[in-house]
Amino acid sequence: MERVDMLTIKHASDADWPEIIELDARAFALPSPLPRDEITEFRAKVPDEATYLIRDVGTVPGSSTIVAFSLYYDLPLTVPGGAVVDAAALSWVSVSATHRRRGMLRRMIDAQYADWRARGHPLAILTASEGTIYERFGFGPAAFAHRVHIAPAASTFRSPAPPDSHVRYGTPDEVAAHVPVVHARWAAARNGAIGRPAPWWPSLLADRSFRRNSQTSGLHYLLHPDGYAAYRIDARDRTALIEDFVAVTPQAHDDLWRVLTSLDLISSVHASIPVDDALPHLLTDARAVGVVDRPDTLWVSILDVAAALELRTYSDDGTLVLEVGDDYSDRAGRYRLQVVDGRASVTPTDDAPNASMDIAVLSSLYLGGIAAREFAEARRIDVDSPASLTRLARLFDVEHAPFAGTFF
Ligand SMILES: CC(=O)SCCNC(=O)CCNC(=O)[C@H](O)C(C)(C)COP(=O)(O)OP(=O)(O)OC[C@H]1O[C@@H](n2cnc3c(N)ncnc32)[C@H](O)[C@@H]1OP(=O)(O)O
Repeated sequence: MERVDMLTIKHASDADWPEIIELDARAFALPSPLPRDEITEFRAKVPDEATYLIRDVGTVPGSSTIVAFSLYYDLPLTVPGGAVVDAAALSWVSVSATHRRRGMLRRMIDAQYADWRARGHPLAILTASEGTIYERFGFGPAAFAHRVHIAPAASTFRSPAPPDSHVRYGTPDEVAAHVPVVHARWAAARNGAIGRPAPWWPSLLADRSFRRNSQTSGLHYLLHPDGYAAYRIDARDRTALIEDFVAVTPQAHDDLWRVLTSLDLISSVHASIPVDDALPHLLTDARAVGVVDRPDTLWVSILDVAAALELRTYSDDGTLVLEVGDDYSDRAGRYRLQVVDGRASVTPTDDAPNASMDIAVLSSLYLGGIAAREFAEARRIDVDSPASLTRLARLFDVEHAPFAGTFF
């Protein structure tokens, strides 16, 4: 009988895709089969060279089954200061329930990691299904969101409504013309935002019925010249579920929220908003915006420490020697971070460190989503003096909390 060669990782080809979809549908509780158009659009988002699969050939005589799959997208990520980084976005990681805990995930990540480094990605990103899997590979949670339930009856704005807010429901043609453009404007300016390349939009805008249950409406789009919001109504409890909210200006933010909090016959509005969103402070009763959850929405792994640290800007000037630990790869070392006028230069050094931390912790600090002081109090950053911690905290502080805005 032919031996199983679990070490062989291949890229997907046309014939593999029906099986890949089955594997991932089982792993992620997706409906199966997915619509043909959905699969075609999905494949347009990722070249086969960025897919990784492992087949079990011959364990069961005559069988050949895909037992593990993962891929990465090239996604633009906006970092503090406004640079847009080409991030390797790990996704669709699934190992068959029959083959778990035999090192398949690790083998796929090893292969992808080598490819990301060879292609010069400074960062890798992911959205994590569980909180305990990815730290071992150098990823740390880096952006969060507030899941809120908003009570429309209690949502009285402090300022009067303008005579015309310029918010309108969009026709499908208007939505297709407006939404991708406004999203790109927003993503380019927001710390932590993930841009959506052109092939991402057809599936999002198609809003196929498998994305909702029978009691939930299709997406309603509210358009503003500088923003948009997309929501569904769940008829069972008359909740409005906001799936996408983008405002490039404070005016668009306020105008869209005024409409969303005054939808007729709606008992509650559910949304995912930035942790520093101004909405509660616009209302006479901030408690109208009830935070029900604060999930991590983006994990980051710095792949190239010097390149990544030089890509973002800093909130203060100063010099620190950072000692970085890395049990997974070769990122460990001492780095001198010298910031002048908010821009860093990073060089290797043998000087004594001012602050020591694991690569996953540095990755969590990168977008400013977790403050250095929190990790220091958890003894996951060691500093040589209180002044070094103050400098580290000030350097990595950000104007706006990171907000990813896209699940992938
Ligand atoms: C970015 C994304 O796509 S997130 C989505 C991840 N996928 C899912 O959640 C779908 C359902 N789950 C699965 O498909 C699998 O269980 C996976 C992908 C999570 C893990 O795959 P496996 O092949 O079993 O993992 P593998 O055996 O390579 O384990 C690698 C390491 O991760 C650890 N690990 C794996 N799964 C978990 C888990 N759920 N929780 C904690 N640790 C885990 C292992 O103990 C192992 O640790 P070690 O190498 O340091 O000793």
